[in-house]
Amino acid sequence: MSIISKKLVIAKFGGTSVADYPSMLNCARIVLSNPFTRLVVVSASSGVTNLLVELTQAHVNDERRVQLLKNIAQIQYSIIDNLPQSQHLLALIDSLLNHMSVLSESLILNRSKEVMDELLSIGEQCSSILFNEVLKQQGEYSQVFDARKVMRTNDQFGAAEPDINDIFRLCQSELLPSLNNTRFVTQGFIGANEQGRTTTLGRGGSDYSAALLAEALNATTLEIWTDVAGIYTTDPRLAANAKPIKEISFSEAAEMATFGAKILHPATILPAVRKNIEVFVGSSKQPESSGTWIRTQVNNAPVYRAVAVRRDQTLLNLHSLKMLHAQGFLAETFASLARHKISVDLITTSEVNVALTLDKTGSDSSGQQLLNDALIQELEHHCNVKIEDSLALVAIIGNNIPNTTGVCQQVFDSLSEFNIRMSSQGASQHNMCILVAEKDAAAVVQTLHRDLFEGLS
Ligand SMILES: Nc1ncnc2c1ncn2[C@@H]1O[C@H](COP(=O)(O)OP(=O)(O)O)[C@@H](O)[C@H]1O
Ligand SMILES: N[C@@H](CC(=O)OP(=O)(O)O)C(=O)O
Repeated sequence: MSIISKKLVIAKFGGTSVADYPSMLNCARIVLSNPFTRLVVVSASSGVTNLLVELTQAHVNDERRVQLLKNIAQIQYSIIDNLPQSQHLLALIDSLLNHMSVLSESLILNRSKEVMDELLSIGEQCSSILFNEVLKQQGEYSQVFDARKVMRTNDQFGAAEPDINDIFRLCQSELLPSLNNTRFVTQGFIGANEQGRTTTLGRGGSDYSAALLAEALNATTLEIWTDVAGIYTTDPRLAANAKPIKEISFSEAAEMATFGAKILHPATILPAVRKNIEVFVGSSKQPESSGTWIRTQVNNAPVYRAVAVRRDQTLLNLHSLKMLHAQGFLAETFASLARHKISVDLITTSEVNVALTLDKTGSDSSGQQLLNDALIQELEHHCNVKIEDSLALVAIIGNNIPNTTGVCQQVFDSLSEFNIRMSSQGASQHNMCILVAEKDAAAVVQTLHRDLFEGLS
């Protein structure tokens, strides 16, 4: 019986896990310790995508451009320094770095989104080659697999949408048959359109890539290896007393990701749900610490599971007297937002006002602003528009929230010292959201965490 017909594990290593040679070595040990791990998905080494994004930006002058190219090259060479001397490897990386330089130069004349994606893909291309070399150094006969052969997307450069049917078909024909004999290392975050042009799935998209591949290969388990030992009750960088969660449901994890828990890309859970693939989140630095399992069914479903925060939120306040006892105002507003590919997050309404926050989930890899002048002008045709920014969305995530007496009182009591600009609950069983000033975000999360989680066990 073939190994992959028994069990197939897809392991994704994030940027912090493949930041440098020692980190890559930890990851290699994790891969090699499990014979069922046949496909490894890597992000660019930590910091590289940020440097590449800066390289795509119009304001970057020549001096800074050269510095950025150098910094990116330095990260790759510091890993190569630890690998056996190989002209072939050097030539591969150098050719990618040269390509990066040519692309960055061409952006000066033509700010093409297609070229930007090609440039952004260099980070993952380099890290996959280097991580494969680390595996080979450990005695594994592994190979690099170009994700663009299977990760078919549409043409929306910067925030491309995957074509699930094509990805399934391509994975089944191009990748699955070889997994039995060879371990492959592939790139997260990048894909290609029908014409083979490189696309990217949006910032943080490697988790999503790994989940799509797990779905298309009918994997048993998806492992997300990162720099913390699983999903915590809140970002451990924000609250020192945050605790790792042993087991969490798909619905709760999806809410956490959607509402800013950076540990998972918001789209990661959907493919796993579609194929009921269990997801493990663990630390590549401490693989022995227990980590978090994300499953359909979990043993306990507490009212309070976690607190997440999404910063840099924009609130649109739309005012129109036409709204009074009228129909169609919201339809018109949502149609304008849809034309600009913006989805709405929170919404509250009154007689003549609608307040809404914008969902940045599908944001462009190039870091462009969601709200543009064209959209605002369009909205101003039918209402007055007021924009507030410097806000943060804090989400309390758990179970049965709208049907549990006392949740609102507990949350509002806990936050009595803060101004709550907007609140929303009732639509989902799994969350209650509040909008607060960005400057208060950390204190709000810490206060909620202290009052809802600490002291409980
Ligand atoms: N609830 C949470 N549990 C764990 N980590 C969280 C949570 N919310 C936010 N994070 C942050 O997510 C980070 C991991 O995500 P990221 O930096 O994207 O990792 P990677 O480089 O592996 O993709 C952690 O270092 C942590 O600060
Ligand atoms: N390298 C890409 C994709 C990604 O998912 O990275 P990470 O796994 O480090 O969040 C980014 O920085 O957006």
